[in-house]
Amino acid sequence: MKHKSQIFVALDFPDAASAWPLVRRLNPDMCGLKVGKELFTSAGPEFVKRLVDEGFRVFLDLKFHDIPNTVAKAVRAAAELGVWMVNVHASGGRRMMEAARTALADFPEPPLLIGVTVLTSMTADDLAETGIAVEPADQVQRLARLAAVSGLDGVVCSAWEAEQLQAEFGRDFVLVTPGIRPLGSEQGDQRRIMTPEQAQALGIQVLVIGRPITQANDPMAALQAINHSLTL
Ligand SMILES: O=c1ccn([C@@H]2O[C@H](COP(=O)(O)O)[C@@H](O)[C@H]2O)c(=O)[nH]1
Repeated sequence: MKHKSQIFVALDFPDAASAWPLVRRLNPDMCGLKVGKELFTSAGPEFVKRLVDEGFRVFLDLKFHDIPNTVAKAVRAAAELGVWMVNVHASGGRRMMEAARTALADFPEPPLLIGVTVLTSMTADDLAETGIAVEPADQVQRLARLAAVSGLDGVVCSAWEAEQLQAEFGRDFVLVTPGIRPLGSEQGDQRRIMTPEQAQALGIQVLVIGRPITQANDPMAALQAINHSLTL
């Protein structure tokens, strides 16, 4: 990918007014921006459009998971906002993902369509409680296969699964990895984590980082330090 930073800052803020002070200090070369459920629910599509208009690559992280018709229409609505990437839960199944793919067919520059595999907050025990008694890596692989045959551009996974996915799907299959934690930052609710430098060394295309930047005493300095560490 030709963009300057692989970092996508997760704008997990309660509303637009809380997010803007940081956004105003950023520029599109420093990072992409991820809008998730909290901010989208309060700030809505207008906020997303504003970020797009300011030239940011926007990852709309709403993890759609519904019947095929509903997901297809939601994905189209996301594409109409001009976002760079949108995602659906791969566990929604092949017909759901194919419907999402088809829904983007007539966009000249569709957003990347990405399937969420196993959330980076989950362990084998968490999976087992949902009735899936396998290691996260195995479930990630299974869902990534389904995403690939459904025509998706890549998956959300943890950096720990990157090597096995690259070996099977090649480097054009986009890997998006949250659970990125610079050394010394708090793990919080994340479980399958890796540092930005280790993730970059694996050739992962998109590194999603939220709290280690947004909750830092100086978010700009935190982002700059990570970007700098990735250019060394
Ligand atoms: O498996 C997943 C999928 C999405 N996320 C999202 O990424 C960010 C991570 O934020 P941090 O503060 O760096 O933990 C957050 O918006 C999640 O909703 C994820 O963490 N894991």
